[in-house]
Amino acid sequence: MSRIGIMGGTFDPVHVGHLIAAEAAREGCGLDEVWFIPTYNPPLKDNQPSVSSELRLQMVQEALGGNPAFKAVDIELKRGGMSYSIDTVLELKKRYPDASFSYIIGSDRINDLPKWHRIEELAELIAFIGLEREGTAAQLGQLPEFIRQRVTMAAMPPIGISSTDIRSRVRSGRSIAYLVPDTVHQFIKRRGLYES
Ligand SMILES: Nc1ncnc2c1ncn2[C@@H]1O[C@H](COP(=O)(O)OP(=O)(O)OP(=O)(O)O)[C@@H](O)[C@H]1O
Ligand SMILES: O=C(O)c1ccc[n+]([C@@H]2O[C@H](COP(=O)([O-])O)[C@@H](O)[C@H]2O)c1
Repeated sequence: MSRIGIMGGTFDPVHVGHLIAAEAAREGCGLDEVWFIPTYNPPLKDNQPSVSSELRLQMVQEALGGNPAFKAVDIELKRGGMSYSIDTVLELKKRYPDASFSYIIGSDRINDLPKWHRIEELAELIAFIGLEREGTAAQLGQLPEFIRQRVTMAAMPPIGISSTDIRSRVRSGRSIAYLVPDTVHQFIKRRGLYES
C-alpha cells in the first residue's frame, strides 16, 4: 500500500519552507510520495489569494521540477468553492482505495485544527504529520484528545519563511532569491506577479 502525504496549501507563492516541510515529512514518516494540493478558496484565511489558482498551481509545478516523490494535484482547483480538507480526503480515498493518506501541516495550522470543517470526521479518516514552524509552536496540549492522538510531529530545521513575507518583498522591490526555487523566482519575475 503506498503511503501518501497530502501537502495542502494556498501556495501564494510556494516557497522553500513548503518544500523542506514536505521532504522532512517524507523522510521522517517513510512516505512514498507527497502530493501538493493547492487550495481553490482557502478556509480560515481572511484574504482571497493574490493570484489565480492556475498561476499558484503552475508555480507549484515549477517548484517540484522532476522530483519523482513529489507531485502537484489539482483536485481542489477542479472542485472549486471552499477547499475543505474533508471533501478532498473523502474524494482521494474513494479514487485511490489502496493508498494510505496522511495530512502534512505546519504548527500554525495544527493549532487551528479544532476550527476545521467536520474535524471529528476528518480526524477519524486521516492522521496528521505536524512540522514546527518558526514563530508558532504547536500547542498539542491545547488540542482535544481526539485530534491530539492523530498528530505525529516530524523534525525539520526551523525556516522563517512565509508567502506573506515573499509577497511583501516583491511589492517593495526587495529580493526573494533563494526564498523560492529559482524556477519560481523566474516565473514570478516574468509575469510580474505580486508587484502591486
Ligand atoms: N516555513 C514553514 N515551515 C513549516 N511549515 C510551513 C512553512 N510555511 C508554510 N508551512 C505550512 O505549509 C502549509 C501551507 O501553507 P501556506 O500555503 O498557507 O503558506 P504560508 O507561508 O503560511 O502563507 P501565508 O503567509 O500567505 O499565510 C501549512 O500547513 C503551513 O503551516
Ligand atoms: O477543512 C478546513 O476547514 C480547513 C481549514 C483550514 C485549512 N485547511 C487546509 O489546510 C491547508 C493549509 O491551509 P492554508 O490556509 O495554510 O493554505 C490547505 O490544504 C487548507 O485547505 C482546511
